[in-house]
Amino acid sequence: MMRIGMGYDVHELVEGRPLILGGVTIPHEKGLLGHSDADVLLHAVKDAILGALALGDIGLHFPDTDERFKGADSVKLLSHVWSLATERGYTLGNLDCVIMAQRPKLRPYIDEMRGVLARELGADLDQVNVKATTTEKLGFVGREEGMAAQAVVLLLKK
Ligand SMILES: Nc1ccn([C@@H]2O[C@H](COP(=O)(O)O)[C@@H](O)[C@H]2O)c(=O)n1
Ligand SMILES: C[C@@]1(CO)OP(=O)(O)OP(=O)(O)OC[C@H]1O
Repeated sequence: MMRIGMGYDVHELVEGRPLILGGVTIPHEKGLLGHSDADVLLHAVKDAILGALALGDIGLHFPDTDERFKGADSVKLLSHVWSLATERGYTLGNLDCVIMAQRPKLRPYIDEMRGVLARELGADLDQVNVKATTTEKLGFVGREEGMAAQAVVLLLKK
């Protein structure tokens, strides 16, 4: 059995916050704003997994009105979401993602993000791909007002 899911998320970029993407802290003069650590990539990945499982979305599982999730580490939330997949007998087929960010250059950090994702999803590196794109200075991403991420996941069950 195969199940496919997609996820999309956006967070605002502000001064005075760390920039955390895919569980990796990246030096930059701004960071993403959110109730949690605002890791836009991991949020998109979690929504893709929940989508594949037909279990709603992260707002349903981790409400942004709940004090328990204030400053929450998105890696820990991913671990919980992945347990919902494994307890239903699923393993990862593959995961593909794209981060939309005008700056900074993310290429130097991409393999570390893949490593975090592969570790958390019990998968090999070649099952996980992370891409980055600018939006050619167009729109909210291009104006560096925010970042977005999209993810597609394939889950497998024997
Ligand atoms: N924040 C980013 C954005 C892009 N990259 C890399 O640069 C390549 C070209 O980007 P375009 O938006 O001009 O297509 C892209 O394929 C990424 O490899 C990046 O590292 N960080
Ligand atoms: C995980 C949560 C928890 O507050 O993170 P936020 O930083 O609020 O991010 P958002 O993507 O707006 O909504 C998901 C929330 O459930």
